[in-house]
Amino acid sequence: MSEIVLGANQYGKAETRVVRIVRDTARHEIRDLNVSTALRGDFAAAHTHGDQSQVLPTDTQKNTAFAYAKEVGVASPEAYAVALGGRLLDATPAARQARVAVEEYAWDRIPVGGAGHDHAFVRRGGEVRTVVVTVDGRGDDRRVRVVSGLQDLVVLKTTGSEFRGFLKDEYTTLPETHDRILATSLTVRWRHDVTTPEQVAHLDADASYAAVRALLLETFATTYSRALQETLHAMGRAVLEAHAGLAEIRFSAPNKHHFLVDLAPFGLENPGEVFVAADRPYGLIEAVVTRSDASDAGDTWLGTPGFL
Ligand SMILES: O=c1[nH]c(=O)c2[nH]c(=O)[nH]c2[nH]1
Repeated sequence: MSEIVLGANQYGKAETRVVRIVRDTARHEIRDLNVSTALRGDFAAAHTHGDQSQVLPTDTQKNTAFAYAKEVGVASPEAYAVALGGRLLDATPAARQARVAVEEYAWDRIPVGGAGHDHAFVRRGGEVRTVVVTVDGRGDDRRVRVVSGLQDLVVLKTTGSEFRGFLKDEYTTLPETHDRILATSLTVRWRHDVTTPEQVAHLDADASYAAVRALLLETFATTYSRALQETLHAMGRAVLEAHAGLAEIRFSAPNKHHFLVDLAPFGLENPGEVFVAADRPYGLIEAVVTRSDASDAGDTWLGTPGFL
């Protein structure tokens, strides 16, 4: 008679979003990791008898990932992963092997005045340039409207951001913060002040796009933020002040929360160095910045999701 037997198994914590900031000097460094750990070995009793005595909880594995980001640091994802895997194996007698997989998201310093900013970063890759036009009328009555934009431009600053003084009620638990990570994935669209195909033909759209993008980044980097709302307004204002040919600009910006990890239970201080990057829920901040005498937008925004 055949028997039913336990086959291959492993267990661990997947996709712990560890963000490590080095802030010993004014020029901060960031390592942004997605860490998955797994233990392999003799965990048969856990499966067949519900015996947890040899099981190092996945919650502990996650805590170790954060604690090691502080204690060992992240000189490289390789060095960090080897240290973490070694620790998990040592802490678990029944384990024969630890597997640690790390994905790293690359951040570049935002260029400001020819140099990279000390604490403001833009995530490499993934960003998309967008264009929406509407065309109305026939023959000499032809009218066009042009909206340029970008989406998924992910930016982050490791200091120079606070959120405090907000309205509180009996459901408010958020602590006030004088120094937090501010991060968002920007979707931005701006409408050119053009109405005819001839005007569009004279537009250097590529140069305009590059200049607006650079100004958005530079303003994000150099403006102290009391809220994402204020930062969006500052970016919109800077763009409209510098580009007379633009009528309005619209933002949709998820607040990509980074929460300070409590390392006190492990006897470690965490002065703004180790964060967990949360993906949901997120604040969603949206705003239109326009000229008071902007040309009529007509139906231009109709059918563009995510915009007011
Ligand atoms: O920049 C922010 N704006 C908010 O409206 C808000 N609300 C919140 O909980 N955190 C933040 N951060």
